[in-house]
Amino acid sequence: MRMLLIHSDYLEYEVKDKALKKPEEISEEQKKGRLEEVLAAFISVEKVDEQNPEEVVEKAVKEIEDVASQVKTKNIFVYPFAHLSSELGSPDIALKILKEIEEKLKEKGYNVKRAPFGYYKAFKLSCKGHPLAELSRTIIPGE
Ligand SMILES: Nc1ncnc2c1ncn2[C@@H]1O[C@H](COS(=O)(=O)NC(=O)[C@@H](N)CO)[C@@H](O)[C@H]1O
Repeated sequence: MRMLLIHSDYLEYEVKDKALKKPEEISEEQKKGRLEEVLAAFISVEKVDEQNPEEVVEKAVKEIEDVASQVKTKNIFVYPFAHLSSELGSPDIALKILKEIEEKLKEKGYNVKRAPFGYYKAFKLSCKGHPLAELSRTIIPGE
């Protein structure tokens, strides 16, 4: 898994078109979303993650919690992003992993939104620009 973590004044998105034949089913309300004072986690799920999805979810949640506590925010945007890797995992497993990351963060008391999976989306982001505002993490099961 590859993660780009951006601490932002806000992140907002708007769903445009389908990027997959069968994208995630979403409600009208989910077609747009915005969070303020947010840690945006742009996530590419990779083929290697399919060896142990549970471990990858656990490690991703830990990394996100670690950065969120350093930048002092409880607002997290889980954003599916297919452009951080050339070894993408299957959409079905990727969606499952992203949903589990969302759920575990919510269980831990974070205010979490997850951008819809399988769509082209317009988005706006306002990176804060401090030294910890742009970070990346690579998660490999078994390592
Ligand atoms: N492995 C993945 N990790 C994260 N998001 C993914 C993954 N696979 C698919 N997606 C989601 O599905 C969307 C399209 O994925 S994609 O790999 O870019 N595929 C396409 O763009 C297709 N139009 C051609 O393959 C992405 O924008 C993202 O929302």
